[in-house]
Amino acid sequence: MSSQDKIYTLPQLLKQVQAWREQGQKIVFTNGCFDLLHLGHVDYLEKAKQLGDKLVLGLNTDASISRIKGPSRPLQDEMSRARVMASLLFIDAVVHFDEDTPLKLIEAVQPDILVKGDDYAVEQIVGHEVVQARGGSVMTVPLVKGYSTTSIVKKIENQLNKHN
Ligand SMILES: Nc1ncnc2c1ncn2[C@@H]1O[C@H](COP(=O)(O)OP(=O)(O)OP(=O)(O)O)[C@@H](O)[C@H]1O
Ligand SMILES: O=P(O)(O)O[C@@H]1O[C@H]([C@H](O)CO)[C@@H](O)[C@H](O)[C@@H]1O
Repeated sequence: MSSQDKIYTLPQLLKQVQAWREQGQKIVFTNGCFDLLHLGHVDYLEKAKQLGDKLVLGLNTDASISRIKGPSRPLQDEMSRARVMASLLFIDAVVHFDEDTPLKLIEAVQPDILVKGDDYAVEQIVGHEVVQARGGSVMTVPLVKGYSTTSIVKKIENQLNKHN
């Protein structure tokens, strides 16, 4: 399956999730901006996949990121970010969401497991009540210290300032 084939519209994703469910697969869901992919992302996503059978990634659109992280973000557009994330072996599906939060998406997908990095407490994770209400699990994965998109941007800015 090509990386492009793993990028779904919501109706396509819901059909795919239903098919996976009929095969008895456990659906893990996580979401994020994933502007610049780094080791922390890879580590937590790989661990998230191990919590179930299929990993579905909700990806913020560009407009969503600009609202929640400011007008200077994202650095990479939503189609680029989707292809990069879909190219990861342990990602089974990528779907965009345009709202400020993935609540509606999580209500539609009804995942068995909802995961975020532990920069979020479980009760802070949007959608935790939805997943818990149907008997699902909401979990966090420890951060890999020292990695964030923001810190990468800062490093680049510092390097450029040093040499200008
Ligand atoms: N260092 C890290 N280790 C493990 N997981 C991480 C790390 N940084 C971010 N994550 C997780 O990756 C997901 C996407 O986060 P996000 O795209 O905001 O990354 P970020 O690097 O923190 O970006 P930014 O610096 O713009 O906030 C979130 O679930 C977050 O918990
Ligand atoms: O990449 P981020 O900033 O970790 O992703 C955000 O996560 C928020 C989180 O799910 C809140 O519990 C979400 O509301 C926001 O839309 C981003 O996806």
